[in-house]
Amino acid sequence: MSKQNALLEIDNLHTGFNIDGDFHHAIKGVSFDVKPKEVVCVVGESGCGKSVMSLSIMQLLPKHNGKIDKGEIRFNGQNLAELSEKQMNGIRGKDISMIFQEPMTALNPVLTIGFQIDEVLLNHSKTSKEQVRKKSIQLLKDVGISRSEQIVHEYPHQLSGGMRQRVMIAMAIACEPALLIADEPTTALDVTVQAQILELIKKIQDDKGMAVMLITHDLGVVAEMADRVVVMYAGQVVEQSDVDRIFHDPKHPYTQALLGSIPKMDEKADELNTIKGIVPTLTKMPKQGCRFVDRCPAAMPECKQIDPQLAETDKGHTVRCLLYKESQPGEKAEVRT
Ligand SMILES: Nc1ncnc2c1ncn2[C@@H]1O[C@H](COP(=O)(O)OP(=O)(O)OP(=O)(O)O)[C@@H](O)[C@H]1O
Repeated sequence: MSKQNALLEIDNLHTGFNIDGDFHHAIKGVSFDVKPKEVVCVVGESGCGKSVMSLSIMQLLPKHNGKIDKGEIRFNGQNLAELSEKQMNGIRGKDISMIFQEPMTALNPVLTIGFQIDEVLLNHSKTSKEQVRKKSIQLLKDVGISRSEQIVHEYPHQLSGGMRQRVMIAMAIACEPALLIADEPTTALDVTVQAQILELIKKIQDDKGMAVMLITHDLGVVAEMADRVVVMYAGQVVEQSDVDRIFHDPKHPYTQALLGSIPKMDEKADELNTIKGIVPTLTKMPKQGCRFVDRCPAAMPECKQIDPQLAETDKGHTVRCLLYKESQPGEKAEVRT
């Protein structure tokens, strides 16, 4: 059933891959939503399932071994998993757009920048080629590319990484989508360009009233951009709240550890805190109990046996950890003593 006000609703999503004849879940029971005009940051270390989730939303999982086997992804109330490829093509780029970490892999190296932006516009409208080219040039100007009349005739390799990411953003916003999914959009860029690209995404989000789902492992980016934060660990949501509470009152030991690993100004390089261990791979995922148990400083014996469920510790703040007693719907979770 569709919730009021949600643009995107991910409901009990299970996505997995066939690996050596067995099916392993990379996403196991993920639920959260994105409201119109909201910036939701999905955060977690490498291997937590952030990209698999965005590929699930876009219905772009590798066909040979990946599939959604349970749950729903509703966009404006419509379950995307039930749509045909043709229907999904009508939504991708028009209603939901995506920008990737490395624009070079998303841009076609043998086609000019102008041709590639024109294509997006032509796919979703019946305007003339001349009008489309005018719009492409304007879009490049909107994303801060001043020589846009020349750039339309150039190829991706002739541009810097930052410029290529601006081109990707121009393509993504060409049809004014209601939702932009940005998967680590600044990771491949140097720090100054990162800041400019984030500022640009924020400005466009404000100007166009677009919702953004921003995937990142960088909590600095989260602090800068997010209204709400979804913390993922090993294919599950472990904590979800508004950005202030995530930074000032983190509940889950994993969120606390992520925050603790942000370098501080007065810290020496050899004192940097890192989270010991790594995210388990799909074939090594614990069969029961908490998936963070082996790395958790607060682990208790029962954490290996009991699967923690999401508990609401405060309105709109949910945590998946046995430290917080499960609550009944509408009741606040208690901290276990
Ligand atoms: N095509 C695939 N076949 C098998 N396993 C896969 C495939 N794609 C992803 N996985 C596995 O799914 C898990 C989640 O991967 P995912 O790429 O979503 O992580 P992530 O959080 O986005 O990490 P990163 O920030 O490094 O991209 C990982 O264990 C990964 O190895």
